[in-house]
Amino acid sequence: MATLIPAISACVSRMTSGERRVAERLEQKLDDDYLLWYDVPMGPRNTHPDFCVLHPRRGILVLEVKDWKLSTIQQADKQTWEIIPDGIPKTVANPLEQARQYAQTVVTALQRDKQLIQTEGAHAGKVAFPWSYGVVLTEITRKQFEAAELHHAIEPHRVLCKDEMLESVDAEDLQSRLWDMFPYGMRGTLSLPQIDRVRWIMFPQVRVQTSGNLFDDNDAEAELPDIMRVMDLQQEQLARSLGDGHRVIHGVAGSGKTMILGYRAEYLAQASTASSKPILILCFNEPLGVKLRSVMQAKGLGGKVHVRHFHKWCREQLVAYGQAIPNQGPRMFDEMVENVIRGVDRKQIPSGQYQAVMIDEGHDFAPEWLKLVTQMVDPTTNSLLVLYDDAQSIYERARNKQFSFKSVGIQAQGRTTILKINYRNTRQILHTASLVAADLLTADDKDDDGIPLLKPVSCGREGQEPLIIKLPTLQAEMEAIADHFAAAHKEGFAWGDMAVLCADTKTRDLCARTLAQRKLPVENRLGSGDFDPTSNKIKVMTMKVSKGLEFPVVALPGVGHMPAAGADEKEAARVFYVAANHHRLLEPIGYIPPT
Ligand SMILES: Nc1ncnc2c1ncn2[C@@H]1O[C@H](COP(=O)(O)OP(=O)(O)OP(=O)(O)O)[C@@H](O)[C@H]1O
Repeated sequence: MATLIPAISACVSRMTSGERRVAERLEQKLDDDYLLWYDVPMGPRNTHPDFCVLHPRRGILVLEVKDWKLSTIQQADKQTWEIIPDGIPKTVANPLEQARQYAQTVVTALQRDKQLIQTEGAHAGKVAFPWSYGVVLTEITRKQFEAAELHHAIEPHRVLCKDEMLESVDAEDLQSRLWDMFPYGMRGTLSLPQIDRVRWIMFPQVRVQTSGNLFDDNDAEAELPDIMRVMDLQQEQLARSLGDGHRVIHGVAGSGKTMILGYRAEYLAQASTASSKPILILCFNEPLGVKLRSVMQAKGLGGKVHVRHFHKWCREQLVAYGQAIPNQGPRMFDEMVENVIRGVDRKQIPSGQYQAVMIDEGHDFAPEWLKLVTQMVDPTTNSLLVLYDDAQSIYERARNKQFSFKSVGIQAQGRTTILKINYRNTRQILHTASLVAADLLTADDKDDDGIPLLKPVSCGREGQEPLIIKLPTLQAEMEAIADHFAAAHKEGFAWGDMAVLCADTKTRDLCARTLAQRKLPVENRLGSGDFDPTSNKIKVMTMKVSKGLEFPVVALPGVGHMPAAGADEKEAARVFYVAANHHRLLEPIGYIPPT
């Protein structure tokens, strides 16, 4: 069975009946190693061919599907067709020509990649694998096609007719019909890295953007990046298949949850009209909210996509709907939430305010918070996306025995996707983080929704071993961090790429002071509003608030002191795991007290 992207359940509602039959047939009758895309933006011009088929030993095929009956077609030649789809005559491009142009545009883009072209011989400079295009006539049989002499307009081998795509058709016959559309067969096989490059070029939406690889498809002179990172197929299928209704993504740290959330928010924002309700992204940690907001603003989506950390959102709701704002004090945040819940119950704060609500790091949300925000989704879309990762559940708010997604109104059963591959970290960093948090991650338990606790699988990227330095005092650790960061800066890292994540506020403040004394640019995150993801300064913050962020160079001081006297060992291990797992290049500089 081929992989269809998006999943058929997510796109069937926008398919014509003929397209649905084609999708079902191709999905059923092609083997597992076929990839199929239905109506996704393709190539530098974002064209939308009906189907694109990719097979590592066959090549690429673009298909246009037409549900026209023979009586609909009045006249047909190689360039244009005259049709009467609903009583009104219309001139349209020959569908084969349409498919050819879609394919040609993509192939021209693929040809720019030196790793995808032939390097010698008569075809040097051309793509190194076959490609083709064809038409599926879902309402015209081969007999009708021949009798009407449509072969003057379309070469017969480039057409799949109604009777050749019946459910009863033999899989091999269907496959050979498709491959007869190719001018020549393939020698060799497309490798996995080549397929990733093809997907990167063909589908700009699946690119995993890093600051170094922003690429302008419309600049003919722009150099293609050496490393092309793309969503894996599971991520792509998930991202493209998210529709209305409730969806839950349970993924290990660094498995692309936030990336998929960004994709979805962008997709919805682009599809929304001036009268659409806004989209809400919520998270718990304030710095993550700031970071996500700056990403949305950079994409020009700030007006349509509202990003807030939960308590900020609560406060705004109270202000907007004239509800009591609690005074400063130890219960201020709890009271804020209680007041919003009460306001919604009394209908003083309206429910259904957003066309979609997305919750990042959902494990940090208390059950009553989840219940509250679930009510904020417009019932006509019911579009709720919850992302979570159990192992990071620092606050243990939502993990008591009574909790299940169902109990807070979230339909997770049958709507949960599990992502296991950690892409953020090198194998070495993941290994170190996992050693510390070993007993957290060995649990085979399932939670109350039947969802297993997950152990991350490395994406296999190699890097240097994390540097573990033992020093006699915390002050000596700070000096060592300053030395390392100064050296990293000389190597080309920006100050804003570096972070020091501390177990407690005392260590954080000592660190900020020492780095400032050493005249390094530093930003100490004392509280809300202090974190600026765009500033070119070393970020110093506690491990807890670093959740969801990532930096290329990270130091973790005072690790030898964890857990602090009287603190819970398991919680300390979790916090360390979060801190260690959020960064590409980990440099834990641990202090082991002298014995
Ligand atoms: N398929 C992929 N190939 C390469 N890099 C990827 C891929 N998927 C995700 N990444 C990268 O991995 C990093 C982690 O992704 P992301 O922040 O979306 O994960 P997450 O699941 O939200 O993590 P966390 O729960 O720890 O916040 C990002 O830098 C992202 O660009």
